[in-house]
Amino acid sequence: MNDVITTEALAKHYGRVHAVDGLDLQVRRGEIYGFLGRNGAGKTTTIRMLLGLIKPTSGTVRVFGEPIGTDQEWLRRVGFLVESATAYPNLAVRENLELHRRLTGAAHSATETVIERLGLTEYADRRAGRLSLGNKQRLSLARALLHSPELLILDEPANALDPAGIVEVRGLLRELANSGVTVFMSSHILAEVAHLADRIGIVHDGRLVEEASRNELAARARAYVRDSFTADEREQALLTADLERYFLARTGDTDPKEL
Ligand SMILES: Nc1ncnc2c1ncn2[C@@H]1O[C@H](COP(=O)(O)OP(=O)(O)OP(=O)(O)O)[C@@H](O)[C@H]1O
Repeated sequence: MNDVITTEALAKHYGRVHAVDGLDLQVRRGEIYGFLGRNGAGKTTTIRMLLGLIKPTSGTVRVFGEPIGTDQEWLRRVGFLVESATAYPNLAVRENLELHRRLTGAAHSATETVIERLGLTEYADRRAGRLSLGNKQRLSLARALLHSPELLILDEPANALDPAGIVEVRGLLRELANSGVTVFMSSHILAEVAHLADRIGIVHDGRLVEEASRNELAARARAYVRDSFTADEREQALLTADLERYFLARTGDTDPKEL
């Protein structure tokens, strides 16, 4: 059993709104799966069902090969970040993490390790409520990672991060995947998953409309753009990417080649 997440005909209906509408997903061990869709496509609703926070209208969810049920043991093996960053605003970064460490029974050293890993060292004693949005997001990611989960379920992990932060988080997720952690991440921005995900599933109106490896999807996209856009339009798109690289080169020490 190599699938870490499997859903079959998964659906969630809110009256007439079919937020998720017959979703078959297989996320393999050790891969980074990019779950890509526009606003309202059904990403968060899917993630809520994967975590057992809401009940499907129909269909099944299996995590680590087992249906998610009343036994919450499997949740210990999962790290998650759902919607916007959350933390106790009046507790310091370190205190927030320490609390989570105790709750999850993670090793003593885990708090300092994630503080360093997420670049939060200089903010460790600052109250979470006073952090910038980007650092709040780092704190949420730190909390998701603290107990060394085997599976990370991340809803829009790059939210609020600046381009340099996105590159850093991307490096971190790649490192984790290389060490065997499975990552399921949602996004509405292709660029965010295009350089990172091993496989990409495109969700629209609660259904999977396309699923492919990154290379396959890139090849399909190139063929589509070549056939459907003028040379000028293609040049405009390249200009945006070049400007982003130039911006990174001028404003920090992130290597624009990592983009
Ligand atoms: N509790 C709810 N009651 C009614 N409709 C809901 C509820 N939750 C989600 N929806 C609807 O289901 C659809 C999918 O929402 P969902 O939040 O899963 O999308 P999303 O892909 O995560 O979008 P976003 O990127 O904007 O967060 C939307 O039309 C949304 O309005």
